[in-house]
Amino acid sequence: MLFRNLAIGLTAGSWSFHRCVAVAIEARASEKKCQQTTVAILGGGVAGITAAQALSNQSITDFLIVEYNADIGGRMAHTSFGKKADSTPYVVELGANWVQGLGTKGGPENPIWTFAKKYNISNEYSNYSSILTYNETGYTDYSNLLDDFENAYATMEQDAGYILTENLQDQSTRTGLALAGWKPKKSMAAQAVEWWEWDWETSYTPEESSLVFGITGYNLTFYQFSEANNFVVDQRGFNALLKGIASTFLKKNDPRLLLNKTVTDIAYSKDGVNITNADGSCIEAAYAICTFSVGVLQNDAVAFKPALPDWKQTAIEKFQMGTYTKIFLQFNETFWDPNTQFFLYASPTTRGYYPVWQSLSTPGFLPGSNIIFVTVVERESYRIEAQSDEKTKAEVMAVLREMFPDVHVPEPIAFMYPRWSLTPWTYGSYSNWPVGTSLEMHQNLRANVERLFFAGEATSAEYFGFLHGAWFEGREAGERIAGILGKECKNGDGGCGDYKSYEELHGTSPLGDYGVVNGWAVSSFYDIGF
Ligand SMILES: Cc1cc2nc3c(=O)[nH]c(=O)nc-3n(C[C@H](O)[C@H](O)[C@H](O)COP(=O)(O)OP(=O)(O)OC[C@H]3O[C@@H](n4cnc5c(N)ncnc54)[C@H](O)[C@@H]3O)c2cc1C
Repeated sequence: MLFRNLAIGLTAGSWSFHRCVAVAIEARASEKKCQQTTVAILGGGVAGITAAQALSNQSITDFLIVEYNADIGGRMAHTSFGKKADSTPYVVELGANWVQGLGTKGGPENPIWTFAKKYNISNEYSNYSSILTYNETGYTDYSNLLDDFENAYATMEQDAGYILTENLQDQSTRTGLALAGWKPKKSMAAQAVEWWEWDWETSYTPEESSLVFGITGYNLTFYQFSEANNFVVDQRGFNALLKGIASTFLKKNDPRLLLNKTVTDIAYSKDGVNITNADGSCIEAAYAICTFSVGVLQNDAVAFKPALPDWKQTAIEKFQMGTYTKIFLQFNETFWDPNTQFFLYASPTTRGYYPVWQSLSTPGFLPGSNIIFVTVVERESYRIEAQSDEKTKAEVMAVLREMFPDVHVPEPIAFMYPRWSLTPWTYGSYSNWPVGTSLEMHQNLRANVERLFFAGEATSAEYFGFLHGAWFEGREAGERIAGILGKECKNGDGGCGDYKSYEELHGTSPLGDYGVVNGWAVSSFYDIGF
């Protein structure tokens, strides 16, 4: 039947038939034709946007940014939550919330702070001294333990500096704390204090975290810039900052920004990088910068062809991807002290069980919002991210009723939390440096493989986990490629072109390694006796 119709068609007008065939063949060919570009930037988070900006600054305008989501920002992500008196929702940050370590007059400044000021991002100083302590019986003052921890921490800082300087074996933070005299053991109050001082920032326990790089990471952000953490409450969302940066080189609906596109395969060689997307489209690039999180890389969400070399894959598997989950509640009243920012809860049985509560209904934040949120990390995150909202809500409400036994704690009018560990474009929140892992091994996480470059918060040796880490690393990858493409090398002593990598790893990295070549641009020795 089909043959008969075709035959009729042929006799009825053979010119139009031939034209149809030609058009069909052409369409198939163009379907297979890949978009060509000089630099493919994989991911439109902070690192991707700053990489593109670095290229633009050097007049390299032939790039494509490929982004999974419908907007730029990546882990700088917000959502609508609850409602105001006029019934419109609030905007709360699901991901990055603080500018951490701002800067001092005349001293170095955190670039995220520079741009927060430039783009008028509303924020408020987080006063970590504004904290009340609780356990299962209600308010119980164990704030003296905060000082005990901080005294031990000061000793531990010096020990870490000694280990680094003398090229000794790294230890766990647990070992460092114990040697400095901090042993919380079965005291749940001490465990809660420790969680607030350590896990809340790193998303991992002291047992799992590197002593040396936990301390250097803290020094480089909070001693180099400043100890202040400013909490963003901008109702445009924190990513208004990134949109501001992007607006300096991307125009509205810029065809170089490919949104809602999921990369599935990356084929790299010494001649270029071919990228295949879930929708069947493809890109042929002279160079590519992959800014996907360690979580994405560890979960094999993208296939590399050929498989990444052992030194690279080992580094990817070695670094930790923490999960940090904020659980938001809105009530019809603020039944907690509206002038206190933080409320620390020590569970009688489980370390890290709904420990840190933060009021947004406080002057400077979202006053009158009746919103409070509680944060959990790591194993508790995995546990609650795998269960229903209803179950989590019941657990959270039971804790609140323990903390405030003398007041009527009503049911929340809004309740919500993200599930970072299950989110396919990040698989977790941010990276952490595991015990006993050298700077050289970290450098392997940064290093390019042929023409495929890597950048993101995790590739920052100095500022891993932070927005500014992603900012510096994106910029460096862009500058290195600009240098290869014949532009002036703006990466200073770090140089342009290939990153250094280490096929053979040693237990520690000598002091001489701590330089720009391995992503260590400034000294990490601050305020300690060296
Ligand atoms: C809950 C939470 C709290 C945080 N709090 C803070 C904080 O207070 N202060 C701070 O400084 N930092 C904080 N961070 C860390 C900070 O958000 C990150 O360091 C930073 O945003 C990472 O930027 P990036 O560009 O390296 O990665 P990303 O933001 O992850 O960007 C990578 C991009 O790649 C895209 N992508 C992934 N897979 C694919 C694919 N297959 N195809 C196409 N695109 C893909 C993603 O959608 C994403 O946009 C927090 C993070 C989280 C999650």
